[in-house]
Amino acid sequence: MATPDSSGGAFDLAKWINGLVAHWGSVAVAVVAAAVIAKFIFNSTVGRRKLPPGPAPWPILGNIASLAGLPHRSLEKLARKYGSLMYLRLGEVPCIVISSADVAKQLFKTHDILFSNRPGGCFFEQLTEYRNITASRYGPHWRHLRKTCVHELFTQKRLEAYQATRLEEISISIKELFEESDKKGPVDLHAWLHRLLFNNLTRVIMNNRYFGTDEKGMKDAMDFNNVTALMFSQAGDVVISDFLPYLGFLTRLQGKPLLYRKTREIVLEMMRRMTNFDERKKLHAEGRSTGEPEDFVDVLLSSTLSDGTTPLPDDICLMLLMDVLVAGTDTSATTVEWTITELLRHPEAYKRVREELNSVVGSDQLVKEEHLEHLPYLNAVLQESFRLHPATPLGLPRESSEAFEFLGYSLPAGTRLFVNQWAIHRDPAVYEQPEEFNPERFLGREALKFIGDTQFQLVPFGSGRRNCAGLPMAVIVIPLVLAHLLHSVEFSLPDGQQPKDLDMTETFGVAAPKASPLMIYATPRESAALY
Ligand code: HEM
Repeated sequence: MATPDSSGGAFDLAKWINGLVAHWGSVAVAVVAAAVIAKFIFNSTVGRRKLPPGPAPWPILGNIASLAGLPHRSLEKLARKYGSLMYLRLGEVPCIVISSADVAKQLFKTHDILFSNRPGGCFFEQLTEYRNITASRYGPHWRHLRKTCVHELFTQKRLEAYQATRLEEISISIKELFEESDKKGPVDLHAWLHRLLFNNLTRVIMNNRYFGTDEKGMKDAMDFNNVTALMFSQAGDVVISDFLPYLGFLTRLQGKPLLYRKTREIVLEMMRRMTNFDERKKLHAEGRSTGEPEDFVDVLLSSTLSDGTTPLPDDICLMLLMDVLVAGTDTSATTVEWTITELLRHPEAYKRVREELNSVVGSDQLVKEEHLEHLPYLNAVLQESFRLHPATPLGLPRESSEAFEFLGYSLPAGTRLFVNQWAIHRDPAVYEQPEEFNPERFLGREALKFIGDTQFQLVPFGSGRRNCAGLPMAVIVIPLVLAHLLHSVEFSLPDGQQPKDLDMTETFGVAAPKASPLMIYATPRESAALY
C-alpha cells in the first residue's frame, strides 16, 4: 500500500515469492520428508479429478513461480495460453483463475454462495480471528456484519448526511494542496489523496479530521502508517504452512503465530486510541451523546452480534473500523491518481472533460454531488481508468466452501478463486484496442453503478454478494474528488517532464498504485477562488 510514509508496506507477492526462495534452504529437509505425505494427500484429494487446463506444477511448490513479477500480468499471459478458466496449484492449494467476463458470469450465476468464502491463513487468523468483515468466513457472522455495513453504515441517508462534511474536507485539502505546491514544490499526488480520503473516512467514522498538517496531525499519520506498514509487511511473510499445511509445526517453531498475535494487540490498541473508544463506550453506557451527529462508532456501539442480543465485542468494532479505513483509502487514492495521469497523457480527453465541467458547473460555483449525474464524460473517463488500472487487479481471494462442478470440470472444496480483473478488462473480444485509453468507449453506457454490471465486463469492485462493501460510498467520493481536481486545479509536471514520459507501471499490493508516484505542481484555476 502506498501511503505517505509507508510505500514499502504493501502486501507484495513478489517479495513473498522471493522470500519463499530465500527460506527454502532452512525448510528443505522437512519439505522433502513431507513430500511423500503430500503426494499421498494430493492423490487422494485432487489428483484423480478432471481439472481445467493450466501450467504443469513443480513438485511441492506447484505453480508458485508462475506468479513471479506482477501476478495479474503473469496470469494474464498464462491465460492466453491455457484459457480463461485456468487451474494452478500453489503448494497444495488448488486454485482457479478466471480471465474473461463470460466465464466470470457463468461462475457467479451458479456458484456465488459457494465462493462467498475467504481463505484462511496464519496471519489473518491471528490478526483477526476471522471476526472482521474482510477476512470472515461466509456464514451468519459475516452476513450479520455485511448487513450492518449495508443497512447502517453505507446507507443513502448517512451518505447524504455527510455531504457538507465531504465538501468541506475537499475544500480544506485543495487549499493545502496549493499551499504545499507553492511552498515545497511538486506534490506527491497519491500521498495528498491518501490524506484527503483518510480524513474523509475518519470524519464519518468518528467525526474527526484525523491526519492534520500540524505536528500532532503529522505524528498521528505517521503512527497509523507505521502500524499499517507492519501489518502489510507481515501479510506478505512466508508462512509455508499456508500452502503446505502439514508443515504447521515449522510455522510454530518460527514463532509466527505469537508474532502476529502481538500485531493484533498493536492494531487494536491503535484503533482504540484513534477512536477514543473507551470514552465513547462510557458515554454510550450512560446513555449520553457526544453532541455530534451519529458516526460509525455510535452505530457499532449500538450493534449486536448475529444472536441479536450480545453487544458487538470491542475487537470486532475496532477491526471493522480498521477494515473500512484500510479498504477505502488506498484503493480510492490509486484510482484518482491513475485517472489524472491518464488525462495528462491524453490532452484531448482532458480538454473534453474540463469543457463538460465548465458547461455543467461553470466557474461561479463549486462542484456539488448533484452535478455528478450530469457529467457523462467524466464518468466515462473514470470507467476507462477503472478498466485499465483496477485498484485491486486480482480482487481479494475467495475460497470454495465445498467441492463443485464447473464447465465440465470437477474441483475440490477449498479451491481458491482469483478473478483476474486485469485480464477481463483487457479482453480483446470485448474491448477494441484494449491497451488504448479511450473514454469514448463508455459513452452512452450507464454511468458508474457497477452493482448492475451483469455482464461482468468491468468488475473493479469484485462480484457477487461478497463484492466491495464500501461501493455506495466509493462511487460518490471518487468522482467527486476527481471533478473538484479537474475543475479547480491546473496541473503541471516538474523539470520539463513530458506527459508521454510518465511511468505507467504499477506495483502489486493491497492496491496497485503507480510504481513511481505522480509528482506534480498544483496551481489554482479561476474557480479555485471559491474554496
Ligand atoms: C476504488 C475504490 C475501491 C475499490 C476498487 C474496491 C475494491 C474492492 C474489492 C475488489 C473487494 C473484494 C470484493 C470481492 O471479493 O469480490 C473489496 C472489498 C471490500 N471493500 Fe472495497 N474497494 C474500494 C473502495 C472501498 C471503500 C471506499 C470502502 C469503505 C469505505 C471499501 C470497503 C470494502 C470492504 C469492507 C470490503 C470487504 C467486503 C467483504 O469481504 O464482505 N472499499 N473492495
